[in-house]
Amino acid sequence: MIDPLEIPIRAEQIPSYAMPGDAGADLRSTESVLLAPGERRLVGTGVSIALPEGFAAFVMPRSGLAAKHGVTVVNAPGTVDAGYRGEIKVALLNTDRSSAFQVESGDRIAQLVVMPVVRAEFVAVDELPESSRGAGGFGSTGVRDA
Ligand SMILES: O=c1ccn([C@H]2C[C@H](O)[C@@H](COP(=O)(O)OP(=O)(O)OP(=O)(O)O)O2)c(=O)[nH]1
Ligand SMILES: [Mg+2]
Repeated sequence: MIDPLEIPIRAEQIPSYAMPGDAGADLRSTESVLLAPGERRLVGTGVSIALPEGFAAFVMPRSGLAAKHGVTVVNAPGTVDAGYRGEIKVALLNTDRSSAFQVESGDRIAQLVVMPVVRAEFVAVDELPESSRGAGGFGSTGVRDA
């Protein structure tokens, strides 16, 4: 097993993993907000972190909120850069067409997944190396097996 990564944090409520082995630590709202059908809102979590270089954190939707209420993160996954020291916020979107969604302060509204990331060095070339996929994309392999 890989040792947990120590991340300095300032928070009213420290994000917590609901179960051992979970990838995402739940982020809690610091506000109570009523999201009308179709409405999006930047919601505070009161959490600021100092990620080591070479890591990023991603603000991901929670599947229960998505499946039961149509509530998701509009920019999912939101990217938290290693150098960001501000408050992590969640751009919540209520996709439901008819029901409003009430967020109370303390509710777990999204989850934070920490991952290693590589920084690219982009090297301009005239031709890219060939591949099996080539330029095929956007459904080029179809949906249903024949
Ligand atoms: O869901 C998110 C996404 C981003 N951020 C914070 C951390 C991140 O490091 C910073 C910038 O995010 P991003 O690069 O996605 O936004 P941008 O629109 O490109 O803004 P900027 O010009 O500040 O980079 O905003 C959040 O708190 N929540
Ligand atoms: Mg940016």
